[in-house]
Amino acid sequence: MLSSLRILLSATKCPATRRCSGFVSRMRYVNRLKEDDASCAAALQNGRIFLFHRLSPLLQRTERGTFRPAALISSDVQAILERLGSDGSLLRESVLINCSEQNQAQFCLDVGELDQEAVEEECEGNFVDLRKSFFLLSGAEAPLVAQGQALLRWHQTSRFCSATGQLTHRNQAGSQRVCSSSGTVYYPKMSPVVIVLVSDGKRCLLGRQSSFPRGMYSALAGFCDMGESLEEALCREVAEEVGLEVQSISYSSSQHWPFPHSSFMLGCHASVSPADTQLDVDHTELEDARWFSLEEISSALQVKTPPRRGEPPVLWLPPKHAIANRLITEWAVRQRESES
Ligand SMILES: NC(=O)C1=CN([C@@H]2O[C@H](COP(=O)(O)OP(=O)(O)OC[C@H]3O[C@@H](n4cnc5c(N)ncnc54)[C@H](O)[C@@H]3O)[C@@H](O)[C@H]2O)C=CC1
Ligand SMILES: [Mg+2]
Repeated sequence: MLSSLRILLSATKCPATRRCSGFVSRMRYVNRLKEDDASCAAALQNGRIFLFHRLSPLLQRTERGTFRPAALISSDVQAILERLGSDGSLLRESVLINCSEQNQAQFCLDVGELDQEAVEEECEGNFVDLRKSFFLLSGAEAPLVAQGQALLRWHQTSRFCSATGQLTHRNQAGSQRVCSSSGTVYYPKMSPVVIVLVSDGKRCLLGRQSSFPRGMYSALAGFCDMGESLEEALCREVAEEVGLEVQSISYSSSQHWPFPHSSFMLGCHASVSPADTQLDVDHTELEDARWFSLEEISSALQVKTPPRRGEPPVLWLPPKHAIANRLITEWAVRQRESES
């Protein structure tokens, strides 16, 4: 069946082509910081720090009433830590995220050992659960915070070597950990996940897990098994979850997703024959799966905030920065074009 699949690759813009100026030097700078502890320690002194408390990012409200992640100056963080009784070594546990367009190194730091309210007061912000943050932040900021949280989580859960049981030690950037006994090097891990928007040419297929917020539906997704290609994983997941065989696949885009423990989401569109759309939903995986018309999707894309308790249920979709939202939006645009 796979050999008859049509796989279409879409031309996706490389981040470098969006803003050419300085991209190469910034990427080389970040790479140097990962490899050279002394340079990274120096960059930390002049860097920006995104604070987390037990993996929840610190957000500040802007004058316009929107939210942004607090990007604090390193020396300010040091002063705050000292005022709150930390011995000062905590700052060195910061993990490198990236480099801003202003050429400032960006780090994340979890201050979970300090009193949450005291830090919030000092920083004039609030630590907000990451999932909630995703509904409050803009498209550019959410991935940065997600990346920071994923790196911090990896460090917090990788203190010991899985082969020797001995402690591992990180480099200054936090881009790797090394077993103190065997020297085995560990790098941050992601699990590949395929996410697919299936269409029958007129409607698209969305499903919901019982753990989703009320009324929320998303594209079908599933972890890739060891040894599987993206296409094989996609066909298997669609078959397992809704009992359909896909006919063609086209790649859309990818995304790092911090839940449940760092996934690498590979987003695709797929089609099924209009003559073969009868769903056989596996209810151990999905609470429900349904075909939605362009009209239903268009109005769901307009829903900006989830319905409150007591309000009638409406269809709503994952937040803007979720790749599921992108796939659904892409489908709606193409569908409108083909129907006009
Ligand atoms: N960014 C986005 O737009 C969206 C992201 N997602 C993410 O995709 C992920 C996968 O979707 P699901 O339907 O839950 O996957 P799934 O259909 O593969 O089912 C999850 C089950 O797969 C098993 N599994 C196999 N390998 C695993 C691994 N490496 N890590 C964890 N569990 C593994 C576990 O038994 C787990 O309960 C979700 O965790 C979710 O966070 C899902 C929808 C939208
Ligand atoms: Mg699934």
